[in-house]
Amino acid sequence: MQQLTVELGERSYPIFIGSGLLEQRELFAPYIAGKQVCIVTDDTVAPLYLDALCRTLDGYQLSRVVLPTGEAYKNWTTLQQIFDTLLASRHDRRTTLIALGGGVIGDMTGFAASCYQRGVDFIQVPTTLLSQVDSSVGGKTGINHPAGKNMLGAFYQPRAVIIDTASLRSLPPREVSAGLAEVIKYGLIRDETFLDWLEANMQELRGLDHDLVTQAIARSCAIKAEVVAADEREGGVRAILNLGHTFGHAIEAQQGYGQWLHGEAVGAGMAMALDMSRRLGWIDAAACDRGIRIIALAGLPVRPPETMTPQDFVRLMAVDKKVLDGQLRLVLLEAIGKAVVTAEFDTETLQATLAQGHP
Ligand SMILES: NC(=O)c1ccc[n+]([C@@H]2O[C@H](COP(=O)([O-])OP(=O)(O)OC[C@H]3O[C@@H](n4cnc5c(N)ncnc54)[C@H](O)[C@@H]3O)[C@@H](O)[C@H]2O)c1
Ligand SMILES: O=C(O)C(=O)C[C@@H](O)[C@H](O)[C@H](O)COP(=O)(O)O
Ligand SMILES: [Zn+2]
Repeated sequence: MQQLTVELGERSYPIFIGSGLLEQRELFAPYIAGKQVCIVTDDTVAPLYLDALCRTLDGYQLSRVVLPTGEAYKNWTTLQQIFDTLLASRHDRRTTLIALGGGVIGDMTGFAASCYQRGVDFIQVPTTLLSQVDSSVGGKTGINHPAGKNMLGAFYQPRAVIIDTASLRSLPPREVSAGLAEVIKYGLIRDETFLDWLEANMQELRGLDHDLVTQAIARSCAIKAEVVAADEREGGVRAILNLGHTFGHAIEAQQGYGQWLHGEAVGAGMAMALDMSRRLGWIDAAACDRGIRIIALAGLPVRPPETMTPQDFVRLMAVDKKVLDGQLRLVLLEAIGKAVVTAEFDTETLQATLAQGHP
């Protein structure tokens, strides 16, 4: 087992990474303050791992919330089901929520924990590659609004992140590729050597080679932990974790949440960020083409949907959380491995990038 720490003073917490951790009661116990635990999961993950986790936590007063699966349910109505169960089962302020599932479950459970009785503890048990490398770490929680992704939420850190790599065995290939989008993101924004390694091992990673995937998770979590520790609430550098997301979130909202997976939209969005960085002369054509090739190698789209117009992008990107005083800011690349958050681009260049996918 490997252990990392997200260094946030009194809110610091561990990330445990290893196979079979779902069964290790001693990893959970120190982070559960009271007797009451509420496990939140979805109806795809429940038949796979809920019983195992309940056995691990035998002896606690357990409630279970099984939500409908998917991005389309990351909303107020579904969130309400968590509060309904907590109240019906008389959960008090010493309750611990456990998010067992992918990023949708993690984001919603964290948000519920931030609100319930003004805040209770929660633990992340991520079961998709995407949630193991990204969403379970860093404390961004929330839900979608029809007008924009993750528009309602809170920064609220978990007490611990317990990553059982064995849970990836049941993950469909499309979800593996979606997770690899965020892994590639870390290489593009922070670590060219890691990107080289990803390129060399992409087929094995897509095949879920256990040792290589564990290495990819550990390096991804280390980069994320470092960035979050430097800027927990995204006043500055944390925004680099949003590479490709301004374009990607617009794609998710325009297509209808769940049509394009988050990782797929981020894949196409990162290709657009690479394209725009090249058009601005910040990276050369070879670097741009290489970045796009690696995204494609992971089985991800590298172009926006043909049905999406530049006007659709402009409308949806206007609500991006990085917009300040009406000014759009984007994460672009100065070099492979070096991202910047910038408003220093001209409208013509942006339009040229937005028009790429539109025949
Ligand atoms: N908070 C953050 O920092 C952050 C970071 C990245 C993404 N996100 C959010 O995370 C979400 C995407 O997360 P995701 O890709 O995990 O999607 P997801 O939670 O929808 O899970 C993807 C699919 O995999 C299934 N699944 C989960 N674990 C499984 C397993 N072990 N075996 C088989 N099937 C399994 C789920 O039921 C679902 O159908 C988006 O809402 C995105 O906005 C948040
Ligand atoms: O942790 C972060 O910070 C990120 O930006 C990680 C992203 O991968 C993630 O998709 C996040 O939810 C996007 O945040 P948002 O603030 O743009 O909604
Ligand atoms: Zn993301």
